[in-house]
Amino acid sequence: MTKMKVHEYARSIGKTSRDIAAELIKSDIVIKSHMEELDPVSIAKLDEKFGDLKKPEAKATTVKPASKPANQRTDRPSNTNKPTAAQGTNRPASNRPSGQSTSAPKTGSNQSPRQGQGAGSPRPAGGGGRPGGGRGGRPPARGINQGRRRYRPAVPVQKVEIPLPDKITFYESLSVGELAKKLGKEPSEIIKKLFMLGVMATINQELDKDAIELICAEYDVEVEEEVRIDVTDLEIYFEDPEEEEEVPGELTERPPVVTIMGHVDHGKTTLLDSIRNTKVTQGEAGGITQHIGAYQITASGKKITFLDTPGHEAFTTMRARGAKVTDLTILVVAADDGVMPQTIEAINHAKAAEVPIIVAVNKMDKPAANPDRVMQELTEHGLVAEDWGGDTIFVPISALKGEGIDQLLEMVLLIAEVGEFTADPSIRARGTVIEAQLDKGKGSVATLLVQNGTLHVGDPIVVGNTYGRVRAMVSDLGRRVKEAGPSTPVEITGLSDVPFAGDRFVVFKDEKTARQIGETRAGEALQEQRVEKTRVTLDNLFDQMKQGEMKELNLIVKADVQGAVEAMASSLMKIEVEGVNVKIIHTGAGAINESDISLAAASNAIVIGFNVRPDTNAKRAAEAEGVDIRLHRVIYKVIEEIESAMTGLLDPEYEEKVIGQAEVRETFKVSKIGTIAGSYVIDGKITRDAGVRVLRDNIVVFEGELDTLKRFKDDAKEVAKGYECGITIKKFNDVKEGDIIEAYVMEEIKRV
Ligand SMILES: Nc1nc2c(ncn2[C@@H]2O[C@H](COP(=O)(O)OP(=O)(O)OP(=O)(O)O)[C@@H](O)[C@H]2O)c(=O)[nH]1
Repeated sequence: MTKMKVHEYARSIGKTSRDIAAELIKSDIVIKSHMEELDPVSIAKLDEKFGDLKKPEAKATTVKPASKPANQRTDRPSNTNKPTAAQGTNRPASNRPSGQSTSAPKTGSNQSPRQGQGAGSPRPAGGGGRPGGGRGGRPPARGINQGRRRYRPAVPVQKVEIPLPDKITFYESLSVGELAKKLGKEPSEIIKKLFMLGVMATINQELDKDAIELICAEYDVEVEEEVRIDVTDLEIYFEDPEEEEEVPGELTERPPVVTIMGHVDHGKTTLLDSIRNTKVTQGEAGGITQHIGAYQITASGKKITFLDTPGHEAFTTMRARGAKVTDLTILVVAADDGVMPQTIEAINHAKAAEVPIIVAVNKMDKPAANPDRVMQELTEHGLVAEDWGGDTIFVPISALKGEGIDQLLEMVLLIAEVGEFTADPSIRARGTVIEAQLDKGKGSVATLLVQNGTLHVGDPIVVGNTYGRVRAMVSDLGRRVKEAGPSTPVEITGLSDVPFAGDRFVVFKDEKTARQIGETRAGEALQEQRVEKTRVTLDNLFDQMKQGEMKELNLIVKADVQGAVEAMASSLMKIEVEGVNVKIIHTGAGAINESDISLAAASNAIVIGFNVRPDTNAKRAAEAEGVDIRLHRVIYKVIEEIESAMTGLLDPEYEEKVIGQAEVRETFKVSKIGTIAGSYVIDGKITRDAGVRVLRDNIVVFEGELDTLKRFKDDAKEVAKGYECGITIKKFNDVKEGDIIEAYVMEEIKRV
């Protein structure tokens, strides 16, 4: 007969060891443990009782290695001293390569190799512990656990070390988890490092640049913040021509772009026409000149482009849009009239745009011409002639007679040479809108000045907030052209909408890109229209200064007489507020005109009028552009206002005003509400939104807010003198009979 242990017998009949023990005790056979080997007598006794329950397969289990006591296995070292079979088989299995484990007996022990295959998971599969545990109660369960522990070092968890990157990149920020991933580290490690650096972080917490850099420095990994470029910002294509994924070619000389400015009637138009008629027709015989806002001439074999948009307006409109188009300015001053207000305006416009000036002293044919006077007067505005030791070129001309034009153009070319104006004709075109309008027949018509690259018919183009394909191009001579190189003005059709003068244009590689960018820009422009422009006004000056948006306060000063202008300008210059400079960009005697406003808009300036008013056009322009105009009649008021705006005193100021007093005659304590002061209004009135002060023997014992104000049982907005009321005070219940409740409001002080 096969020897069997108590628990083995029990299992073979589907009973517990305890059942077996109970049965044996009936025959006075005492067993000490379920591990005890049953003797044949005991087995016979048990068979008598349970023999029917013995199933053939149950018996068969006795020959299975799994249920066979380990010490009977011939191919294994003796494990008799081991508490369980499971434990016994565990050890050899663990020493085998996992591949061989398939031949291992199917017992609880064969779970072990499988655990081992789960590399990286130090915990065994849950099933590994269960068979033994369920079968034999505590001891086997413990045995399996022990086996597991012993097993673990045999198949070490393979922790793959990911090599640190040399460099990581990020955009704006990274979460702890994302940073860990980029570094190939566990998030917990990053969290620990952050903690050591004094930052408490969770895995999803966003880290700013500093934190990312700190952590990466710990690992000696380089960090680079990605700069994402807004492709819809046309300006970027001007800063870096390669932005459009283009291979740049060679930079070649391009014609200078010139603007003519000056006082009314000093001869701007005559000069422009004179240059054009003499020079254009010479080179381009048969060309019918047409005004497209700009034209090109040839002088001494070199081209010069002139913008003939009238006056200073075009100049400032473009500047206001951030477009720098002009390379140099010809300042026309009539020799018989001298420096006039618009001459000074023109100088200031050019200075603000940092564009060099050539002075054309015009009307030299007139008997009253006095060029020395012009030179003298201009010296006062910082333009000193070369003859007088300065560096400003003065050219005497007669626009009407065409005299001195050649010399003038020579000087333009000279400055161009010094300025080294270059461009790359091989790249896609980009430039600025000079003029644009809607034509009944042609649709949107725009004069573009190509500033870099070459524009071709058929090019997909974004112009300001509109886009399209260049359908047709016409030169300043009215001729159809197929292409236009740097500094060339050209009129185009084919845009979906009419752009504005000063808008930028850029040609893109395909129509799809142009459309996408154009549509995005149009959408954004619409959005922007809704958001008011933030120009400098005295009211927001301090805020802007605080935000570091301004370092300079630009002012335009206009007064009734020149003396007042000077007095005011010098007083304003003396204002000293830390971190801000007062910069007077233009002064003049006379009414505030549209030109003042456009200069203010372009330079983000405030216009100060002393004893003068803006004319109708200026008023309209100021409203449209959001330019702040300050009008005064007393100088010190002007100074005071600017000074206080700069130091932030224009923030609204408040003043306390006592509106009434009530005497507490009785108090009632009401639970949940607190103390109600039954009061009598002895002066003024008490209002519900008032601030209150509780006075006891004229000493303030509390200051705060009124909570409820009641007339009998009803809420009251205010209670006037001579009436009784119930008052509760927020966060104050210690009100006593005889106290005086004083009500006050804060009133904004009106500035005068
Ligand atoms: N004698 C003489 N007259 C000139 C000369 N240049 C211009 N004029 C005259 O001066 C007047 C004004 O000339 P414009 O060219 O219209 O002056 P402008 O500066 O363009 O004037 P606005 O367009 O009103 O700003 C005209 O009658 C011209 O004929 C010149 O060199 N000599």
